Amino acid sequence: MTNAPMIELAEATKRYDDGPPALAGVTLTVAAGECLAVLGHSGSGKSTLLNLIAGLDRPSSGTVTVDGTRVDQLGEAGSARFRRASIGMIFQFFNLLDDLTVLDNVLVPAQLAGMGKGEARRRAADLLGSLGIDRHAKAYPQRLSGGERQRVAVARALMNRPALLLADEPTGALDSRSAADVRQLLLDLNAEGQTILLVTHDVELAASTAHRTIELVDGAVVRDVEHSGGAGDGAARGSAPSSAPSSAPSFSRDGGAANAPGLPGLSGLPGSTEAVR
Ligand SMILES: Nc1ncnc2c1ncn2[C@@H]1O[C@H](COP(=O)(O)OP(=O)(O)OP(=O)(O)O)[C@@H](O)[C@H]1O
Repeated sequence: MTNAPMIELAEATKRYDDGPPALAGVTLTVAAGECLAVLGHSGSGKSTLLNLIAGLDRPSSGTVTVDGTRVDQLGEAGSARFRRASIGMIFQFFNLLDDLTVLDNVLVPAQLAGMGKGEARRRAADLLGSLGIDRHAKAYPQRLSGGERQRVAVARALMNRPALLLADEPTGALDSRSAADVRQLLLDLNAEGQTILLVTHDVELAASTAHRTIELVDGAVVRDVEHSGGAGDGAARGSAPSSAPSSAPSFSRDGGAANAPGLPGLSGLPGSTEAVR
């Protein structure tokens, strides 16, 4: 049985003005359970792609379907609802609310989604526990290290059990140890069935976290490489569940399993099969 795709773009183009398009006719399918990395230099269209998938922006032409919803057809309220229900996002600079405690930050998406208080608190406690940051529940984000803050952001992103986790340079502001920790977290999440789209400049992060990497140049997909990086190598493409795991995920803390190759060029990723488009 084949999984329904989690993300489908068909000839998606985004123009902001009269210049060349920020995204140029991108056709892309991402299976449920897959971890896809999107690489590209600054200005290549990565954020534009992310914004279209999250329904934060609409394509000028083409279609964008995520978890069975045509997000390009949603209005503002519909797209906000869709994000609350189906998308979790983490960012380079965490985007936590500094005047809320860790626990209250994690509870925000549940409150917006109208989850019952008891259920929300149980879910938050589970997530903070599995992410190893429960002792910081009452602290304010500024007291935490970068790696701990990113864990809080991950907990917040997972609160509503999103079908899709979007990670925008999630290790970009972290030292190498915390970055390895967050990379392991993404691997563990993906191993539990979470579909992840990871936007990064970092070839090594892409290689060690994802099963597949696409590269954007001037808004077009110029490479699409499957490789032996991410969790459960290959398993996610055929047999992962079509929605997010329903319980709080369990994470290994030792950061050991990441299969980090040196710093290969994209076509040199281990086990890669490359389709140049
Ligand atoms: N709101 C906007 N209005 C006009 N042009 C935009 C807008 N957003 C992005 N662009 C242009 O679209 C192109 C792609 O930008 P985008 O932000 O998607 O690239 P990126 O790969 O995410 O870059 P970075 O890695 O620096 O974040 C760039 O030429 C950028 O200047």
